Amino acid sequence: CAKKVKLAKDDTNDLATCRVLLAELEGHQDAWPFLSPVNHKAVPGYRKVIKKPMDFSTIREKLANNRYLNLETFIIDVNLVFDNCEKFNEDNSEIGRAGHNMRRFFDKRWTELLR
Ligand SMILES: Cc1nnc(-c2cnn(C)c2N)n1CCCn1ccnc1
Repeated sequence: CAKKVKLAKDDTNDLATCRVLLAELEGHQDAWPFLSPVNHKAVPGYRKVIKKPMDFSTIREKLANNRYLNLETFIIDVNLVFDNCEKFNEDNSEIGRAGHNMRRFFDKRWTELLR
């Protein structure tokens, strides 16, 4: 029978792609709620409700310290930012809308860059 060969994905440019995507997220006009960690001391309930906080500055730190195995683990953290936002904020709120806008922008950009 024919030998099954797994097609390896070319991950050579993944790190550069993550840097481009992160810079575009940080530069988006609706990025303001996500630029730094939520101050859980100032936001009642946040620490209890959101088990895995994440924000763009933490992602930048992890990227700089080579903490992402591959593009997939980077995308998981970006989506965690938006999932946390949806969990803690009404859709029809300033921060809730910013989260939806940012997720839509991210989904569009990484599919453009990778397809
Ligand atoms: C992200 C994120 N998700 N929820 C919040 C938040 C912070 N305070 N309150 C009442 C929320 N629902 N955030 C952080 C938003 C950070 N921020 C707020 C104003 N400027 C930045």
